[in-house]
Amino acid sequence: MSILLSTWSRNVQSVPANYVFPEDKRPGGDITAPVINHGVSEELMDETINVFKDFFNMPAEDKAMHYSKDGTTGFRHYTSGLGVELGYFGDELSKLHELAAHHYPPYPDPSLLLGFGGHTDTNLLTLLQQNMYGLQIFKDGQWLGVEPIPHAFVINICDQLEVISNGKLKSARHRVVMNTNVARTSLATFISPSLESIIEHERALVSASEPQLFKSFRFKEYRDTYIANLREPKGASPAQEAYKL
Ligand SMILES: O=C(O)CCC(=O)C(=O)O
Ligand SMILES: [Fe+2]
Repeated sequence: MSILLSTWSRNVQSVPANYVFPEDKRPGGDITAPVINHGVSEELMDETINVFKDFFNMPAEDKAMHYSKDGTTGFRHYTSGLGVELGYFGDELSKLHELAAHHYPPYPDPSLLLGFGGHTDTNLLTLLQQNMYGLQIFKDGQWLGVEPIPHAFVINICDQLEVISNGKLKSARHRVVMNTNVARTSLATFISPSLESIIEHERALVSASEPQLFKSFRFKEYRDTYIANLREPKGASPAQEAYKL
């Protein structure tokens, strides 16, 4: 059985010093939202976090039993909104399902670092479950907090949906800020096309007045471009920039 979870952080009790950004890259002061008076009872939050902890302590085989066989339900909304047929995003376009669990310990001065720097997701759609404040999205020139709603998923539109919709849906730029006193756990389920899928705009969404915005590409190629740009990101979504017409 392959190792499904990263183990490097098992013995890490606090944020390593080298996570603090150099001065010119720091997110700055006013980024933490209050984590009190948010209406979620402590009991419920404790129960929720314990479910996550129990889940990740389970053997991989047992965890696999909880995965849904149909990860495409969320696409119903987008197919009707875009005027494409139900099932358009089925099969190859949503074949790959990956789960990432993130744990963000508290940090005394959240203005010095970020839990996760600003980025867009390379996949098609992300389903995010968060137990605590920390997620922010970039909208109209500013970072806005996304307050957690218990048992709700935050659905992020990602790069491939922007390409397929020919820019009608925008890939959500987001980041994670740290909290002063509380740790945060989040679960992100990434729904992606199969690596060999050819990604291109839906033809009905391109016209003389709405020209094609992106070249077509193989999804694997896109991922490779993304990985190659990780160290020196240029632009808001470096991989997407590479395929702009
Ligand atoms: O922890 C979060 O809320 C977001 C994580 C994230 O953006 C990602 O895994 O791509
Ligand atoms: Fe993300």
